[in-house]
Amino acid sequence: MGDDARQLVLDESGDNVAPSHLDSNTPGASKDAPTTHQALLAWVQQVAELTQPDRVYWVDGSEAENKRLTDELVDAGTLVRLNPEAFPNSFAAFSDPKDVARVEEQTFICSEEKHDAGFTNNWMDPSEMREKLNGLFSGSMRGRTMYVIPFVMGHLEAEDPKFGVEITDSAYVVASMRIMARIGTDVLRKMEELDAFFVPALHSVGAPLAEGEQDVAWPCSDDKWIVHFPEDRSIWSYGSGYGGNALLGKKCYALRIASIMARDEGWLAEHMLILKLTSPEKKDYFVAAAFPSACGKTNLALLDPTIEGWKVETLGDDITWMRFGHNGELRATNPEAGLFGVAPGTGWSTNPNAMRAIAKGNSIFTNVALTDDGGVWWEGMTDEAPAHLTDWLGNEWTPESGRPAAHPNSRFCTPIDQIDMLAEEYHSPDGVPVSAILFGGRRKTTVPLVTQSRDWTNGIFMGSTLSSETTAAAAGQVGVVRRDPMAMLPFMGYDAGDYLRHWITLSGKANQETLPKIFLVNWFRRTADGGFAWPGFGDNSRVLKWVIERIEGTADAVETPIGFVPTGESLDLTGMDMTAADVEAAVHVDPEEWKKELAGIEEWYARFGESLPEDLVAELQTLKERFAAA
Ligand SMILES: Nc1nc2c(ncn2[C@@H]2O[C@H](COP(=O)(O)OP(=O)(O)OP(=O)(O)O)[C@@H](O)[C@H]2O)c(=O)[nH]1
Ligand SMILES: O=C([O-])CC(=O)C(=O)O
Ligand SMILES: [Mn+2]
Repeated sequence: MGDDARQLVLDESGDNVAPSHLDSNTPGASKDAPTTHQALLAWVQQVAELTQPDRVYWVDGSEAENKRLTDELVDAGTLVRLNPEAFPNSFAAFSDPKDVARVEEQTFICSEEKHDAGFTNNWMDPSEMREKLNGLFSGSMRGRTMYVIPFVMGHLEAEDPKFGVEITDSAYVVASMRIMARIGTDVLRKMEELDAFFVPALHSVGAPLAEGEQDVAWPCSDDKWIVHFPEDRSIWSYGSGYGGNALLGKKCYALRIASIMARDEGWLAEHMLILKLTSPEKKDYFVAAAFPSACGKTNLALLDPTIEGWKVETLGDDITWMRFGHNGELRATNPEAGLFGVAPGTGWSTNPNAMRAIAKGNSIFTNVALTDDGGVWWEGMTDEAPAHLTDWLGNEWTPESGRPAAHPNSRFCTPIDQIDMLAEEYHSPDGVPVSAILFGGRRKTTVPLVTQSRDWTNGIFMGSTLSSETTAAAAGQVGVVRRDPMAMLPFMGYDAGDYLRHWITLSGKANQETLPKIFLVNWFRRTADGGFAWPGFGDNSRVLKWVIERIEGTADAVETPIGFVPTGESLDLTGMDMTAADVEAAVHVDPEEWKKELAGIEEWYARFGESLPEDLVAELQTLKERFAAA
């Protein structure tokens, strides 16, 4: 089938026209659709019949299409076009105030057997859930356009490309997916060529329009459901337009569904950044790091080192797929094509690389504040706030207002290739060999700045007991300490104990010589006076340097019951006003604090029941013995 087939659903002016089945009520959308992929045709047909959209539109991913869609979104009031001189081809969106983050309480893994979802996931019987969703989606796209977005997570040239098709009734989702993933005609052609399996990912904002009813700028529903069916690897998302709930290639596919594929196929889908570090000796190292949402992945991935001679480049800032290569080394790729970054705290002084990428334009900002000259602003972008803004709720704002101008979970969505420091290896489908894995959380106390695990299994133990204070990235209370294994708590698509066992068995088959070294980090520890014990951001390059020197066997460390921490002198403090004593405080392992921590870990492990791997039970036992002996 030629490329012009697409024209069958467009009239001459490029506007959408209804496919025939919507006129005639007889199944026939397939005859006009621009694909020969039979399973896709059947699914699109089925969804159109269920959701009853006014028209069906196949997304080609072109510039012209994007221009048309963003123009329409501006006319509809969903997007505000920003000042093109400062922010070319960029837009701001403002969500419904009740639709600003992922909704973990409403996120479900509906496996056939409840125990396959595990204790960390919400579960409902799949047939019950299907019935519920069929009810919700029935007619849910009335009055709207149904967009069909073919996409691939990872490289189209990968050995086994991971395809998906998102059907959505939100053009904002189409414009955002175009930034976050590889989408459109090329993907569709490849799917046809391979007659490939694809993850059917169905999304509706859940706000059908009655005849003549005026739309709102951000349609959504109070009733939100983010549902995954592991056995048929499908996704149904209802009621929300927010990133992690609606851009289904991201958390729903590239983590939850992909973690299930990875379990079955022998690889790992992780909530990690990947960076490339080049030493003054011009040796390259690749580091992956898992931190919970809003805990510093994007910032570390785009780090500007404050030490001479070390260079950092980026491969990814949120999701990493890893598999053991032919030589047994762990190789990592980033399946995404864009950044969906937390805006607040991203500024010229903390993250100039992100700021430069954003300044190139082609970005969508959500729930940030608007400046009077058509730009955007958020807390932390500049040291001084502008004298006047329009806040994310559309209200007048001045520095005296006493409330944030941007929502704490406001986001920028920017193409990854706009990052000047993007590593060339980003483009390689084979990925990069990982030398170190960092697990990190946001903890005011207890957890040292950096700790090296004793060995791989001890590192998995660190990952499995990772904890962090909750953030605004998910709806709910902020600042509560919760366990977040490998930063995957909200993203494991199956039983948490099985997930940890998968890490252990998979690596057991790998080349033990080249297994990455595992470290635990905490940029968020506080001192007695309430300030940060470590300045973080660019200075985290000093911790990375120590990590590399530990791998090379050249940096000193002190052994503690939990692992190895830097000596006061072993962290490079050149040019800082920190002392060795400050470092010692930042890495201190306090027995009293750890007594509480051990109790917390025991409580956490108890929740796994039978499914906790034996090796980790043994790790906890050894840790308790080490503290008892200390
Ligand atoms: N104190 C301190 N804050 C940091 C550091 N790195 C990041 N932050 C802050 O943490 C918040 C979130 O950082 P991000 O890098 O966007 O976090 P993320 O893990 O990519 O978040 P998600 O996109 O939700 O997965 C921002 O407000 C940052 O300013 C650090 O080293 N020290
Ligand atoms: O998924 C989202 O909405 C944003 C994100 O990166 C996270 O929460 O980890
Ligand atoms: Mn994230």
